[in-house]
Amino acid sequence: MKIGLAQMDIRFGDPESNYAQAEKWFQQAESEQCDILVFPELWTTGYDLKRIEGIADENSEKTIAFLSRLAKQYRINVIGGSVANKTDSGIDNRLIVIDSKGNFVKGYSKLHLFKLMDEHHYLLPGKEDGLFTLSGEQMAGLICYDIRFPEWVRKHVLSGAKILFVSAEWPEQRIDHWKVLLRARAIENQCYVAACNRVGSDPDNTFGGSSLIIDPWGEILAEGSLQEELVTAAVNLDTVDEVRKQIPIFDDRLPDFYR
Ligand SMILES: NC(=O)CCC(=O)C(=O)O
Repeated sequence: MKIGLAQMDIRFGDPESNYAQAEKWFQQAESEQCDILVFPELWTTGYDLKRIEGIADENSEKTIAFLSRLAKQYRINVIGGSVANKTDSGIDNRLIVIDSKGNFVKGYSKLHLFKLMDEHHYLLPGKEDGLFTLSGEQMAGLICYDIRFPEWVRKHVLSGAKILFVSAEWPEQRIDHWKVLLRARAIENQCYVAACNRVGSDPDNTFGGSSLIIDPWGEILAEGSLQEELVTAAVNLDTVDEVRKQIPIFDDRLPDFYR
């Protein structure tokens, strides 16, 4: 299974331009024979939270239709990053999963809102987990700040996820945290982590790229630069079972002591 991370720059508050540049990532992913293409967090709007009410996608309908068409055309599964999702109760930050036949598989709204970037003033937290199944394999989607919450990540792995997909807009100034946290999540959960960050700047932040694909032993299989690029690596889910056999942490856990 080959994963491609679309480490893109995002035009601030300009969904039309961002939709217009999306197809080139599908073309590149197809030419590199990727099975799964991942987009970053809020890839249609960026963090234009002051204007989010006007540019959010009503029930993510436009994004789902757009990604379904391209997923089917290019026969590729898509972790459609996240988008600003407008519902009757407000706006949340929603990751969208579409399979290679164009079927909607899962929506996951970011659980932990990041106050340092004002999310709590504009967005609602999610209410459900990020688990889903693609090609018969259990996986999970998480969004950016979520990776700082190992309990939340663990819950997904205990429910069977063998790959964690992360969509992010992670600023350059904390990029060391990004790398350490992602490797730690892979090592402690003995699973793959495929994490797509953006590059470029918005009026408040410069983003750090360094999208990562990490194996269950914590080895970095692919790492992005600070430029736009498709970051790719092949993963083999048998490795998850092999690593868990070598150091059987899931047999050795003592959850009664963790309460
Ligand atoms: N978009 C985000 O959730 C950013 C999280 C972040 O930068 C962090 O340090 O955590």
